[in-house]
Amino acid sequence: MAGRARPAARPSAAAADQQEGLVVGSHGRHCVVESADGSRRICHPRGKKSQAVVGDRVLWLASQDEGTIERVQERRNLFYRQDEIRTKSFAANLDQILLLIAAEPEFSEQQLTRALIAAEAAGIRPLIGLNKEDLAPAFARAWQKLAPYRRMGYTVLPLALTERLQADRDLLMPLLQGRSTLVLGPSGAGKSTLINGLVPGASALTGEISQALNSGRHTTTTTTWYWVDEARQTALIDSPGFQEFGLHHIEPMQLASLMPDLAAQAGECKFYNCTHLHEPGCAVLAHVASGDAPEAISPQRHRIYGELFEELSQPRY
Ligand SMILES: Nc1nc2c(ncn2[C@@H]2O[C@H](COP(=O)(O)OP(=O)(O)OP(=O)(O)O)[C@@H](O)[C@H]2O)c(=O)[nH]1
Ligand SMILES: [Zn+2]
Repeated sequence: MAGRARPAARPSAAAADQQEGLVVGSHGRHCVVESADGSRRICHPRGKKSQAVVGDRVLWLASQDEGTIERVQERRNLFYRQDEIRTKSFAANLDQILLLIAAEPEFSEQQLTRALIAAEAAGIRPLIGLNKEDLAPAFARAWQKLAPYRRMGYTVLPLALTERLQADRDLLMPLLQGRSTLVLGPSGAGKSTLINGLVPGASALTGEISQALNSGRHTTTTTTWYWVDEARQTALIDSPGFQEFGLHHIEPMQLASLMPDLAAQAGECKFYNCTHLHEPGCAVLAHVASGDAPEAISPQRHRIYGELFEELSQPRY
């Protein structure tokens, strides 16, 4: 800001010693924090307030060879899921989410839709990668199943990570460059193949972080941040948890606005508080149709909408 500066308040000794860092790994309440010079150390939260997640910018204070997190800086966004009981954070300050699914094992359209809705709710751009193009008949079926998603504007990338890694990297890198991307997907879709292919030494790094956080015990970290480039501009974040994607932070009446194909029609319904399930004059219901019409809402999408609406309408405890 221009103008006359107010004399800065003298920072307390502790505040002066605080350093900035990025949370690159987390397990339970403990995290690994990376400093600007690339060095990493384990940090513990101070009290309940400073609960940090991967992707958080934090102020931390050294205490012997570990540290305490003094403050979590304001987040640009937070991607999380919520079941009846608890909230589970994936990561903060994301630029986009890459949902990696595959021709085989067959993906669940409901799981995909849940993740897309959560991304829309957090204001984070989702990309879809469909892996295993070499498994031709299964891939063709899966590609067709994704037609409604392409139609509603999502980018769907055909991949074959074990067959043509270099070409897939060339396809992905322009989309990933300079951004932090959370990679999510069901087991077996190729998440490890993707991360190991794009981040040399990723598996060794994961081992190091897990070991540091668990003092050698055999558990993996919940979420890990990887730099793709040496300049540390492009990041992939690996996180489990695609399978149980609770959306309890979303109101049922908000759902349609988070599903682009439904949202495109919802403004035209006769009743402003239309649930798009049974009302007369519902523009969403009027567009439910199989086929490739540009504004068609696929029957499966509408069915999933109905199931989620019902689920989110259950009384909460
Ligand atoms: N045919 C084919 N197989 C692939 C391709 N990409 C990955 N796979 C195989 O699919 C299997 C699962 O790949 P992973 O990378 O381990 O999948 P993941 O998503 O990390 O799975 P989890 O470790 O269970 O979470 C492995 O046997 C891979 O070799 C591909 O493009 N084509
Ligand atoms: Zn309606």
